[in-house]
Amino acid sequence: MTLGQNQYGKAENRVVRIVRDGATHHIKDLNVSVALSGDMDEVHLSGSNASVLPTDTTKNTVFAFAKEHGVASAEQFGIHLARYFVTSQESIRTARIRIEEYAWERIARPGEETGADVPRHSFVRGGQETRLTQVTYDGASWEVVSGLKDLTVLNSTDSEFWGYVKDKYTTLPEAYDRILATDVTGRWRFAWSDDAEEAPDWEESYREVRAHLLQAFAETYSLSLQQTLYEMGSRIIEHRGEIDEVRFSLPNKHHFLVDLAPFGLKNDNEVYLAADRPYGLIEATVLREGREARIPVDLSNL
Ligand SMILES: O=c1[nH]c(=O)c2[nH]c(=O)[nH]c2[nH]1
Repeated sequence: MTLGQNQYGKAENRVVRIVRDGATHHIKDLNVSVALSGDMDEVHLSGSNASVLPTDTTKNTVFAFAKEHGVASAEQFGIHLARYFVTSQESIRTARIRIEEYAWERIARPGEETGADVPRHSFVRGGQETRLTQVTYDGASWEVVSGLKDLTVLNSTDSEFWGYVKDKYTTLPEAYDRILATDVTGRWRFAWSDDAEEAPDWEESYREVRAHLLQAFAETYSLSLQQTLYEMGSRIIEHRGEIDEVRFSLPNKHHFLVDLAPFGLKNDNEVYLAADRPYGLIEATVLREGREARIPVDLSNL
């Protein structure tokens, strides 16, 4: 019997690096997988770990490098890491670093085009969201509920969370400057229900609703995701007369500051672990005064 090809390492390290240049922030969002191979016969055959750099250490190295070397490009970052593992450890002969990079575009803020010093810390994930609609007709009246899912947005500042209930199980530290990120799932119900009335311009409506929810996300100084959600919904109701009801389901995509102190590094709100689960899930309806709520509570039932 012989041992064949083998490799090991930490997969899918979700590292987010923020560079703060005054009011203009820059973001790099990577999914980094490390696979190392070399003199690893003993750990497989006799159980001796003497040649094994722990996968946990490879994870720490990814986060520490994001701070120490920055992330100029995924390629440069991968080259740094691969060279480090191969040259620093005698037992490691080959390092394969796979990186996925997620694109973020800025959410434009009014005044930006004039060169004014407006905040530039709000981003929408590149790649299109999915647009949705449901049309119901009973021969007399119409119900049109449209919406979207998977519109990912992030603010790299202007978000706090504190002053909440604390019981014996509460460990969450209060946050005075955190990342706020979510995948927007939303539905909005049109007031139009009668062929006798002129129907809305559906294309323009979608564009405008999307723009309003993005602006509200970007401009709200947030004390909770609940507050941001209400601002997004109420801005749509306020500006779009064709819509009576909006419901959002917003996962709170937690970004935890990584403790780099064990490596002698200061993490001044720069390097984050983007956790995928569990996540907070914040859901609410915003309704025009005097109208009835008809969008189902559970949007997956729509
Ligand atoms: O915006 C938030 N709302 C919450 O209800 C909550 N709960 C929590 O642990 N973190 C957060 N953040």
